[in-house]
Amino acid sequence: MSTTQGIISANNLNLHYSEFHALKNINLDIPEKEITALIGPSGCGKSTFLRTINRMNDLVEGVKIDGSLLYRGEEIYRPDQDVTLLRKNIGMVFQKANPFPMSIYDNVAYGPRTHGIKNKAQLDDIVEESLRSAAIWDEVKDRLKRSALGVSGGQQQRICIARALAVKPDILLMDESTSALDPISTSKIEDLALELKKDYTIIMVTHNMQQAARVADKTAFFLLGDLVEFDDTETIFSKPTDKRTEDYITGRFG
Ligand SMILES: Nc1ncnc2c1ncn2[C@@H]1O[C@H](COP(=O)(O)OP(=O)(O)OP(=O)(O)O)[C@@H](O)[C@H]1O
Repeated sequence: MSTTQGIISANNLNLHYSEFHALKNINLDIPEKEITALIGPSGCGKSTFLRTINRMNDLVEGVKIDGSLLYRGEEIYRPDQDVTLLRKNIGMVFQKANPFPMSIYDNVAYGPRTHGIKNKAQLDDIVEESLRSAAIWDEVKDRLKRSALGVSGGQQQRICIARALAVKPDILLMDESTSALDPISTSKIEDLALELKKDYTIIMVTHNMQQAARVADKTAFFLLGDLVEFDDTETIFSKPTDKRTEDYITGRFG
């Protein structure tokens, strides 16, 4: 495993939901411009970890975090952190596509407008570029003014990816972003993730081990709040070091 500091670096990171210890002394370095998959049985802390990265847990009552979590060497939880800027840099796509009830164009232009871009030509360019990057431009270019809710689930999810890309993030967090999709839409999003890693760092939670094996460069296996093993995906799936990882990937539990 590389010893260089990752774009995201957790050092003795702990998270409690009130008395419940959901993340236990997590140490890992996530490499830049690669895909990292977080796997493990239900309730092991994958989503909790993903959400600590862009401070989505801030709104949950009773959350206590200690230890260190760095984004490009800076503490994500430092008191003067600009959380809006952090979330611009670290975008997120959720399990269920959640386009806003507005046009496809306005969905994608939403973030840039919020960040002060008003110029129509500039917005047009951003919308086109983002939809192209999300591999959905050709399917929607003739209906940009129509509701984003009027397209298929797989298309909605790619619109949500375009919306996340429109503010030019550095990292894209994907929380089971294909679990509600059919195999063809899933495969489109997997291909898209492989394309996007040229420009972005992607961290994805997935229940689908084949998906992790297909797309991820690195895989982290969580169990009961512990990070059991983190390594090259190939190593995790072919010769894991820990017996618990082996049991999980061979389907003996979870
Ligand atoms: N808001 C919350 N308040 C209290 N406990 C929570 C909260 N969110 C999650 N937990 C608990 O923390 C643990 C980890 O949950 P988390 O959602 O991170 O797991 P996960 O590995 O992503 O699971 P799944 O694969 O089912 O989504 C679970 O035991 C869960 O019940």
